[in-house]
Amino acid sequence: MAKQNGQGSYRGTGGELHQTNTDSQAHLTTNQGVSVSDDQNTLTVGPSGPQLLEDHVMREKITHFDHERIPERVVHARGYGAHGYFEPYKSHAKLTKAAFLQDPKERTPVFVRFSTVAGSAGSPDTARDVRGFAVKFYTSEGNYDLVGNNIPVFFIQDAIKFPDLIHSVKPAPDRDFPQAQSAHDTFWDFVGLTPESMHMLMWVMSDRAIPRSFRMMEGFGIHTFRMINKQGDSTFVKFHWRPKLGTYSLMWDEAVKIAGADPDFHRRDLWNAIESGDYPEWELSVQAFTAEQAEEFGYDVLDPTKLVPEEEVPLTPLGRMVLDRNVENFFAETEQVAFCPSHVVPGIDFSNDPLLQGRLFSYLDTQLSRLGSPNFHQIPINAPKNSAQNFQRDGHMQMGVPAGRVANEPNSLDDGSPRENPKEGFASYQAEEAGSKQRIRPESFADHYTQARLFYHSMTTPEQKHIVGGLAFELGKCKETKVHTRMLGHLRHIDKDLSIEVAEALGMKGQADKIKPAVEPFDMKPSPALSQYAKAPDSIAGKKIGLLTTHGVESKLYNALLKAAKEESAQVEVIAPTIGPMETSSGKEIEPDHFLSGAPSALFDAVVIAPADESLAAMPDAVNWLRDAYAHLKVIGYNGNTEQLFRKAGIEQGADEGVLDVAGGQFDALVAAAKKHRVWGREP
Ligand code: HEM
Repeated sequence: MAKQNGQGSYRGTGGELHQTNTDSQAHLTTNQGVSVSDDQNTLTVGPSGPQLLEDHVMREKITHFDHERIPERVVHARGYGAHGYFEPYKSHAKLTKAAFLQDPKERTPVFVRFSTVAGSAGSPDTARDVRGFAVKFYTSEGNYDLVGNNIPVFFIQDAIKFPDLIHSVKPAPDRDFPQAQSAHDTFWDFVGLTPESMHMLMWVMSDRAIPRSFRMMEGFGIHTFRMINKQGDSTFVKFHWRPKLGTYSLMWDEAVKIAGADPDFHRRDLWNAIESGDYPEWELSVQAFTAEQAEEFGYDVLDPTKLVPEEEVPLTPLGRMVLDRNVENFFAETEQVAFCPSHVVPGIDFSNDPLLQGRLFSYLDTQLSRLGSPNFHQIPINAPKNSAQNFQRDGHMQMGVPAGRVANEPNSLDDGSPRENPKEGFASYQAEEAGSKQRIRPESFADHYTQARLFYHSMTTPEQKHIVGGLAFELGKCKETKVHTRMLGHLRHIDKDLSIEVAEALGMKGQADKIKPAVEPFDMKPSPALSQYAKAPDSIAGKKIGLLTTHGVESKLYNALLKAAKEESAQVEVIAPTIGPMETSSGKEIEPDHFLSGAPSALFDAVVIAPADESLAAMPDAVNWLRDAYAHLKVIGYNGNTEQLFRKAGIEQGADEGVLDVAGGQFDALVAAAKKHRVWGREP
């Protein structure tokens, strides 16, 4: 007989724990609402006998579990979402009649999902990849989805090539590796044979593809869209999201190490920031221009492999988005959310960009299979807040109970049924179109190198070096010589020195293929706005300082660091050799956030090493911690008990402007140095 083991729980005859309900707790029930008496044991004939098929409680539970998974997204499978709101700065009626852009007092709820493209749902956050930046605005006129990326251009010009692009970057179908990586032959073979991808490749090989945080990432709508105002005037627009914290990236070696130490680095960062009330914020802007202006640009604004430099068309800020609420259930919200570029509201319309046009088809189609029913718009995260009203009926998992006899229109039997609204309903912009039916790419799309060159030449020196490093790493993982030499040939048209440096890194100098460009590239004026470091804000807000210390850490230094970080809206995390509670020199108990071997210095933006004694010098993990921080160009603060540790790491105290004595709690210089993000001069 079961024995009572305190209120609300007892041990069963096999020693298993039963948690039973108290007066204030709900009953555990089956899905039919029937109270369950025992959730630990299946119904059997005697304690050791066979199980009985009649056990509906066990069968229902296992059956539901067996069907818990749905297909992951065919791309962008790994992602993380949050709720928030958007508010315009003022009315943008001149540009658009979209209701959510009219009234600065009106907040529109949003749901955002950030993602990587290539990896499966369980892949590490810090893979080198494009990041998805998808925003669903629940406007008073229905849902508007801005489904963009953190890079303003794309690999291909026509959606018919998307399956090929994705097949080439996903694990090879015969061996199913590599996971979450473009560093393999099929990808580089495909892009080498698809020169329109050269501009995007420059971005993907740059630091943009290894962001520091979702909170520190730009977003772009990529395609040229239209905004339509009340008078029916159309303006072309390109959408930009700009993070308030500035745009920052990891270094490649950090990204690799973080993938092991914390594969959830980006989702944890977003979740923690929102939980602690440090709400991330982005400004939404557009570059607005007329069709006549676009004629003068020298590139085609309908080509998604081209951007419009901000120096040519500056940003018009529209409003701000704040993410202030984490999801309550990852599956119900983040996994089931369905973004779709064709979800537009009156005042926003499409252009003829052939990639966009193909996307308008693909998303609803894929979601029918991913979410399993045409009724997925009824799932709470997808449902418009202004409610959908039409005569679509039935289908798998119909959740509503549409009442009434009439499910058709026109009808004269139900005066209360929904009707068309010619005045305010969505009406497509009446663009004049003419021509014969053909499968043909516009000649204006044929310049594949000019903007790749623009991007490379707009980078700072460290950014250029990282592009060389990215290309060398990725091509170094390829086995096929023809893949190497072809890519070196393309790089020559972007920048000769770039091609030579990558060739040298591969040991293939002079082996670039001779490739004849479809159109000779030319030099555009460099665009400093494309460089994330050239425009980085002077701030450490939202960043993390790692304090590596030991039991007995000097309390004055510890408190001064907390104060300095707080004043700058940065955060301190404590790393110690063990995870148990420890004390400062004044006896205050602190609980380390991490233990040393579980938290490499790559997880932090700047570091302070301030132990109570020299004991860290005897720990290889501590030596690596410091070496890595130095190699990753971090600002490093230290106190007096670190001489042996620095000697072992082969780093001189005060070696450069980023290795600073903070003994006694002097953090002004460290904060000032950390605002430069990294000690770029240290990079070999
Ligand atoms: C400018 C180019 C593109 C951008 C910016 C883009 C962006 C995105 C983003 C952000 C997502 C993830 C949405 C989420 O978080 O749930 C996504 C998913 C997806 N994209 Fe794209 N994409 C582009 C091109 C394409 C093209 C050309 C196609 C196909 C023709 C395509 C098909 C898909 C599909 C099938 C999904 C999965 C949707 C789902 O299962 O919910 N994308 N895309």
